[in-house]
Amino acid sequence: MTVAVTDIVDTARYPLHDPGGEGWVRAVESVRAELRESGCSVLRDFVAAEHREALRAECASIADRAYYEEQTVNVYNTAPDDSLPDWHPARRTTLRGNAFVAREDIPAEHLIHRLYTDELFHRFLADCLERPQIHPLEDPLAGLVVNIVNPGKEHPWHFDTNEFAVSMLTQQPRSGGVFEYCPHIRSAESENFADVGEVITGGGRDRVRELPLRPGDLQLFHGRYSLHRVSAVAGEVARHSAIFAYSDRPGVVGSAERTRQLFGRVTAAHGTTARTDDLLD
Ligand SMILES: O=C(O)CCC(=O)C(=O)O
Ligand SMILES: [Fe+2]
Repeated sequence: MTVAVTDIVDTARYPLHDPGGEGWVRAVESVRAELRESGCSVLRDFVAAEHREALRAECASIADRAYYEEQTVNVYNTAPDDSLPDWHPARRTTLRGNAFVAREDIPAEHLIHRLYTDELFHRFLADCLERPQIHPLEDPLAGLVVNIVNPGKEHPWHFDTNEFAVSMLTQQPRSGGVFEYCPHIRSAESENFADVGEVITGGGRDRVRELPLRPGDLQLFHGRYSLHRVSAVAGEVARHSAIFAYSDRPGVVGSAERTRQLFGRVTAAHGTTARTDDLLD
């Protein structure tokens, strides 16, 4: 039997079933205030306690479907550019050791998939993010992913391409694997290379916040302006998190090049640029 989304979510705290109601408005106001202050808001225990083990087990059962290929990246995910001066943060590269399970490999009945497509969930998120509407991506791979950080691996410092990120820890490592972020270290007007460079070389710890997360917590985050990472996972248990990607526009699909980097493949939805050869057809 499929469980309704309003049964998965702790609706006593987050009344998804009552858009615009008193509890809804209270929850939304508190998220908005936190996003303004720090670019990050955690909706603690968003998934009701009785569903948290299923949430963990479902994602763990598909973790081996992730695409593993360690890549050398910089914080901006830009191509190497030797013409930049030595001090420039874009010159510093690290190994990105996390791996993503693609949306098409996540069964439709899994809790995270049901949340991802749910209209009340969309409406609630849009309200929290102060947007008229948000839309799931039309991308069969990048729309919803499980981010796997195995023991000994890390998801290094970076900025996101999207202005906002919605994610949920589903499995907690025994130690390490901490989400760390620097609230609004840059803005649309200012890159602030000096501070970014300091943090990615291990300094500037006074700017860094560590975020304790538990499975079932929902996180809203302004990843385009707040530098962030998942520190190296220690112990035997991998860190798993679901990442729900939305856009202000309907119909968004990632570029073929970026898709291939992240998933090792593309689909028909990624268009004709998906070819790997230079033949006419
Ligand atoms: O897994 C997480 O909690 C963070 C993931 C992340 O920063 C990303 O995928 O851009
Ligand atoms: Fe990110």
